[in-house]
Amino acid sequence: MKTALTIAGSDSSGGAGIQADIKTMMANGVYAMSAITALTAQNTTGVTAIQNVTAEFLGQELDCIFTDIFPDAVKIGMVSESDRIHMIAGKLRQYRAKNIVVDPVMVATSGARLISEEAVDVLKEELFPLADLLTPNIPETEVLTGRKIKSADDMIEAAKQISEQYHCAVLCKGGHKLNDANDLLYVNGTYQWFEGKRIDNPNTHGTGCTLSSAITSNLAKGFSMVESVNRAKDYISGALAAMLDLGKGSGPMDHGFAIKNSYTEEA
Ligand SMILES: Nc1ncnc2c1ncn2[C@@H]1O[C@H](COP(=O)(O)OP(=O)(O)O)[C@@H](O)[C@H]1O
Ligand SMILES: Cc1ncc(COP(=O)(O)O)c(N)n1
Repeated sequence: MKTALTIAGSDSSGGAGIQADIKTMMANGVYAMSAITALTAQNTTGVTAIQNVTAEFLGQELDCIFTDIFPDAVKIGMVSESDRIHMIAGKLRQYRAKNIVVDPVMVATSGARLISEEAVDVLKEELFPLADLLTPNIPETEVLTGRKIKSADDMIEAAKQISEQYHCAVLCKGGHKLNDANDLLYVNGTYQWFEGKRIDNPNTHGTGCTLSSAITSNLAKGFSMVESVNRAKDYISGALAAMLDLGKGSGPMDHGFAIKNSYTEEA
């Protein structure tokens, strides 16, 4: 069985972070492991508290994973502080981790800030150069490039800039645009759109986590970058279209739909 690792924060309401990642990986047919960077007290209406694990403990989690069940692919989500980012980068280099997807989580759908200001620079310096794929949403793309994204052409230009700067593929996610849900992949000097019909569903808590974990699962199973994104886009569209409606705020995805369909085949 193929294996995947998520390095991310726990979401007590189960819709985003580690919980979304493990549900997604399982539904996509890979064995899921986790190194938790922080505990969040969170629900569909917001984040009320964050408790980071120490950098040392995070290192111990990663040692246990990499010296035993080596992951075929790794996804990194919420990491709030610089010393934890240094630790992750060091371990990924030490163990020569492969198929690395970095979701540069900055602000939750509910509006809470999930990374400190100075840690964004460390993320760029330490983790981005190790990534095979970065998956910023539009606000994150704006922070990373210093450009305003108002059109499809702006997404292409910004993704190209990030891809050339960090020598990796970039998926600029279009969920925050009003008219469509088209995502732009810039890979090997060329770009490709993954079109999505905007689903009229306010329950989008964890969409970014779900998409990056589905891509990570597909990379672990041996699919190419383009095919991994293609299948993951199909997965997130299906999960949103299932129209689960839980909680008082922006609710979570339904991963159960996928268990009934087959997302588990390998390349
Ligand atoms: N209402 C929606 N209908 C269809 N797809 C959506 C919708 N909202 C988000 N998506 C998709 O979910 C994925 C995550 O995107 P996005 O919401 O931009 O990321 P994030 O959760 O990091 O802010 C993308 O593939 C995006 O196109
Ligand atoms: C622990 C954790 N990690 C990531 C997110 C972002 O997810 P989203 O932007 O989809 O709410 C979150 N809310 N909580």
